Amino acid sequence: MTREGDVAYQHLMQPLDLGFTQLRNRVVMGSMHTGLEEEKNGFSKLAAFYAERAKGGVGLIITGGISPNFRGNLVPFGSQLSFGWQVKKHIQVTEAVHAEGAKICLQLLHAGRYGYHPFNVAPSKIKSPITPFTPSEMSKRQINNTIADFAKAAALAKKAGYDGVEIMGSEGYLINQFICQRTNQRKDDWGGDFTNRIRFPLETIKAVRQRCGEDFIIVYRLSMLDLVEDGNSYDEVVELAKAVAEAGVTIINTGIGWHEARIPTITTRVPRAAFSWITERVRKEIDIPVMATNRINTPQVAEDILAHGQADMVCMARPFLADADFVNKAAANKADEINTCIACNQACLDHVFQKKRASCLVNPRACYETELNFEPAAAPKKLAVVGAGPAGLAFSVYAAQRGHQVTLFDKSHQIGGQFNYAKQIPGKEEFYETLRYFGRMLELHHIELRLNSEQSVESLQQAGFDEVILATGIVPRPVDIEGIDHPMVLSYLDVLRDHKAVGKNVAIIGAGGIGFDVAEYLTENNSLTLQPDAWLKEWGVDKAYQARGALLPDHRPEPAARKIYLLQRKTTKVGAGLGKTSGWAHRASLKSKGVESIAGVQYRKVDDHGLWIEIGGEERCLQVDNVIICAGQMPLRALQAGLEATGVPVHLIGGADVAAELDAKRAIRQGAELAARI
Ligand SMILES: Cc1cc2nc3c(=O)[nH]c(=O)nc-3n(C[C@H](O)[C@H](O)[C@H](O)COP(=O)(O)O)c2cc1C
Ligand code: SF4
Repeated sequence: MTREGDVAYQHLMQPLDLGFTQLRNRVVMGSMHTGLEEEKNGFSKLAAFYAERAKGGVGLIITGGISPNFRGNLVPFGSQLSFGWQVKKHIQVTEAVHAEGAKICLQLLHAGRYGYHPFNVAPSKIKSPITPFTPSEMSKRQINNTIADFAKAAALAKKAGYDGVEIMGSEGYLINQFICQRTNQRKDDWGGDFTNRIRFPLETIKAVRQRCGEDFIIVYRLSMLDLVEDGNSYDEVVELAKAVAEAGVTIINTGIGWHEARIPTITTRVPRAAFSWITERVRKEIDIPVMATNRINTPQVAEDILAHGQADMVCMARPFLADADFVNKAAANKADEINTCIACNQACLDHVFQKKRASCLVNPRACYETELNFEPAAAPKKLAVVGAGPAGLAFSVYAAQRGHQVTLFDKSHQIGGQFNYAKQIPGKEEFYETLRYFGRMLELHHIELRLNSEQSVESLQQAGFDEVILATGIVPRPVDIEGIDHPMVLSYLDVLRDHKAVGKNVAIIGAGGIGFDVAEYLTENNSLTLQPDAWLKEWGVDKAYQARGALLPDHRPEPAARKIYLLQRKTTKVGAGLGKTSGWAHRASLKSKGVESIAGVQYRKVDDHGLWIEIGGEERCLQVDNVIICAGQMPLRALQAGLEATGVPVHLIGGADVAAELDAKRAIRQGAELAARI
């Protein structure tokens, strides 16, 4: 712990001398492709995005992946650096970052067989399980040209003012595809034994070094855990690390898991710093600086990694979407003011996968730095906010930041609304951080918080507010099934809020986000979030690293003590509406615990035998002790009509506006956007 009078997070804040250049601290903003790279005039927005992070104190920024040639694009016509005329837009970024005292490296990423287009190429003609396009096998000429393209792109990056490049060698992209037998079955000099398979990354590094000279940072992102069958062995990882250092790399960054791996590596369920042990092991084998990555989201977690000698630098990606000022706040010993990344992926990776601009659930300004701003209000107003859930909290903080006088009411004894239920779900404990952050912001912006305070039209009218913001949230939607009043029937609030006893056999009606959360809650007796080793074991990661790819052979997860049926009316795949980048992990987690998901269910009745359902015309009784209703919500707008009748302007935000599903991302953004214009 940092004590008063100490230099806050002294390991983290220590400069790093690379010989030809110095980094002002050990904090690196990890690579994130935001989608701005492909937008019209996106680079000026990108410059503002990176400049804010540089101003916020980060030592080194690594840009999102940019392809060195056309075939290496992740998506058709993705962002590429191959020609002199493309340099100009990058100069905006490097100048903006340098003006704020940080260094910046451009990431060079060739997608190989992950390219989501018919022009993709790979060492061998083997389709990836996550793309529909079979790659064509690279000819020797194509291989040599691709190496030259990497070198040319690096030279253009140098010309644009970048301090270096990161060569993306992990996560299953082209370079990784050369290194592993799984994807490289060539019989020529570029395949076969390990020496041949690592020829491509080594030649690429040497070409970049030769073209860009000695005073240029080359980071190599090295896959330390492939987490796929036929991935590298530990000895091969070490051999590769030594070889890339020898070939001219300045810093090694950690890469964890191919994208096709079936083990989550960045979702909220992954414990903090769950993979720093492998960085520590590899670091002992080499002499150049090494960065730890993945799920490092607070200054203390980062500091501990450095203090325990697990890495020389800490690379955090999403935490810089959540808070641009992460480093300055840590340095000023104000970690409690940091807006913490909760690893939900909902507004960042999920957006990128939907070809939308990345942002952040807890910080809707991320990637909207030039568009969403909270300028001082021309005429400050006296505002009432009713409901201290995510929408009400976000509105209050941003409106107060603009100078409005805000009173925030909630009838409960605590802030947070539905977040208070979410934070109890195993793996969603990070929601505590969001509530800690908002709580601190309420204090900092002198927002009058009135808890245990039920408001009426009259009370609000008498207080003389200029405008009222209703963020009153939702109530669970009742369902119309015979026997719904049976004592075995509970709502999700009975379970998550009131902690009512639940039996050994359970049917959950509704398989949306809440149905999944309740299932997770009921399959766990305690949370694994803070126990990385238990989590690694649960998912079959071999920490001893005796097997290739670090996968435990014949891994069988333990089923849960409860029998749970997760049911939905719709005939689509259960959980189809969950986030693109984390839904599969939720489904896999529940399946491994024996949860039975059933789609296309007609609910008939509840009686002493259990829940009667019909599937495909066949009637069946699920003999359960409890039926838990997670079948959606209805908006709570009781005050709206009465207030409007008084003539006071009323705004609905969050669940009170649209309650189709509990959607914190939408709620927070809506609160922020209203605050920016009110
Ligand atoms: C929106 C988004 C885009 C990303 N794009 C890249 C990328 O272009 N190249 C890359 O190496 N990693 C990329 N990543 C992965 C991050 O660099 C990082 O490994 C991952 O987010 C885990 O670290 P974190 O927990 O600190 O976020 C991306 C992550 C996000 C959230
Ligand atoms: S959207 Fe979620 S995961 Fe992504 S940066 Fe924000 S809090 Fe982190």
